[in-house]
Amino acid sequence: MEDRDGFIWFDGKMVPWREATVHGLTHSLHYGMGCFEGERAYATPQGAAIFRLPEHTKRLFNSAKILQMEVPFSEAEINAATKEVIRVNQLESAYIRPLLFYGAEGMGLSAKGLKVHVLIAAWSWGSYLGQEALEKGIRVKVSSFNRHQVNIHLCKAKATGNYMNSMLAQREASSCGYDEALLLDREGYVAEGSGENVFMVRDGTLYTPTLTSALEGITRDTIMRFARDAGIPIVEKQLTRDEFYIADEAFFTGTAAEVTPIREIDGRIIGSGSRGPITTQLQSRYFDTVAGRRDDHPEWLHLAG
Ligand SMILES: Cc1[nH+]cc(COP(=O)(O)O)c(CN[C@@H](CCC(=O)O)C(=O)O)c1O
Repeated sequence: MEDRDGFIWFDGKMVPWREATVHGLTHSLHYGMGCFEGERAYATPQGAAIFRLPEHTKRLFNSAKILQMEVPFSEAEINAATKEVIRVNQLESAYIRPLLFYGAEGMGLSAKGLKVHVLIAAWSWGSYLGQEALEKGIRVKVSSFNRHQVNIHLCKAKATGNYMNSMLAQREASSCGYDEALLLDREGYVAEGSGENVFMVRDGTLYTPTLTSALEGITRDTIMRFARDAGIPIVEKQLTRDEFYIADEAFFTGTAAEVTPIREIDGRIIGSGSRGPITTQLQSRYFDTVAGRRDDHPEWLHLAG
């Protein structure tokens, strides 16, 4: 990732990509406290548009508040900088990574005297789990790792340190021949994927776990609005792994994952073993919206140019 042309917005300045570096004693490297966002810009007929940018920036600031990290810029400045990163790098579509982290101003567990640094990078990134996955679906393993207990890691913060749990789960699933992990909460109910929220469909009703230890996904919110618009009943409740096993359909949602069907969980084929009709309907609506092929949510598309 480090050796490429382009620019990264770093602490208020546009910096050549290869020069966007930090010292080895950068506090967040050692202790894992920082927060970030994952956003996407899509090519639309009017140009590159960042999907629900203000909502992502709001969540970044909420994460910082939860972690008591003082952001040295306003939400408006971060939104403007994000658009500038897309323009300066001449990206038609992109994955965008804003990051807040503590610098090398000190060591030890106290944040006293530490400075919050901000960077925003963007690059072309195709479908997170592969193009085929969007059509055919993926194989998922229920992880041996639980999702965080809500007073161990603060789950409404998209905190960097929370993702060690995600990495361990994803790596275990992959080493067992699966594409992604599904994590249960401390009580054993389904929480979310390593980097996604999760849905299932049964008898025409859309189900998703109550958030508790899951991240408040923006894609989750988008899909639930689409389902409401389409008159699909939605139930948010505690869901067990075997409710997913006998579901008619299941899928992940996330900025990186977009809407990825799940065709198998722990060796159980989900429904027909391929992308189901409601998943297809919601996925198509999602891709039509982000690409500007529909005009029912113009407030969600933020042109970079
Ligand atoms: C744990 C988790 N849960 C749910 C979501 C979905 O949230 P939203 O993107 O607002 O719909 C994400 C986003 N995961 C980001 C990071 C992925 C990565 O590999 O890094 C993403 O999708 O960008 C999560 O990381």
